[in-house]
Amino acid sequence: MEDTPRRRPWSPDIWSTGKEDITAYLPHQPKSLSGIALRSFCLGITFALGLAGTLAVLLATGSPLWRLPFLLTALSLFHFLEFWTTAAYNTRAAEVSSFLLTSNHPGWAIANAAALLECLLTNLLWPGARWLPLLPAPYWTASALAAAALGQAVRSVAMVHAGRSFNHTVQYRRRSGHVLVTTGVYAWVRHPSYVGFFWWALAVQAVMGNVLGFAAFAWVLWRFFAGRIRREEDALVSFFGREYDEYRRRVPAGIPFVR
Ligand SMILES: C[S@@+](CC[C@H](N)C(=O)[O-])C[C@H]1O[C@@H](n2cnc3c(N)ncnc32)[C@H](O)[C@@H]1O
Repeated sequence: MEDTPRRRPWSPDIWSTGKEDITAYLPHQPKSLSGIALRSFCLGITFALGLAGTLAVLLATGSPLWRLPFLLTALSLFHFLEFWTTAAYNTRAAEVSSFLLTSNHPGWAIANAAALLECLLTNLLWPGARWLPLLPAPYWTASALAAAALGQAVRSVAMVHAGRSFNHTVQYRRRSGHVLVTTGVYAWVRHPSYVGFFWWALAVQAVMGNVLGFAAFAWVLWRFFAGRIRREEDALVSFFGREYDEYRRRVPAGIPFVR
């Protein structure tokens, strides 16, 4: 019988050997399981209420204000998937902060509250106004919804493909088991999880019809990712040397105007 754990590409981390289970990590890495359960429960409720609210407002009244519960649906799904993909594909790293709820910059909560307010005010003050009159409104909204779904999918698939090499905080010291990932979505762009997040956030603002939100998210996220990629890649070069340099020459970053 083979005793060495064999990891199938992109198989869930916890099932990779059939012998691992999360309790094995508990003595080494204290995790607040109750905190994780509570957040999952709250996100599940928010998702269900958001989805029900979106459909109820849309189908029962046809009011454009369905976008307010929609934002809660999109956000709760995003934060749940951040934890779930970490738990399934990088089990050791999964902890309360993996939800990115409180560890995120407070600017995230403020920006989303501002997005809700902008959507509410513009729809109350200028009902029926469209900020990009090139496409009929339903096509515009449907395209933005599809872009948001695609952005979310790219983000989550990137976390799956990076597996144990993915970490929510940029690593400046190489951990054992951190390997360079250049396959899957990492063969298309060097920073697929940032690309997915960037376009997901902008597409959500487009669904909301928020002009200010779209411009502000585009500017702030672009600056954030441009700076982060620079620091992250300096560290990756120090970890992987020529291998990373060659990968960088071959594959685009993926964020507009970042080389
Ligand atoms: C939040 S993840 C983001 C990964 C990547 N920038 C992306 O957008 O998909 C950050 C961690 O991923 C690691 N990382 C980034 N690119 C990597 C790659 N191609 N292979 C292995 N690790 C990588 C970095 O060392 C960092 O600690």
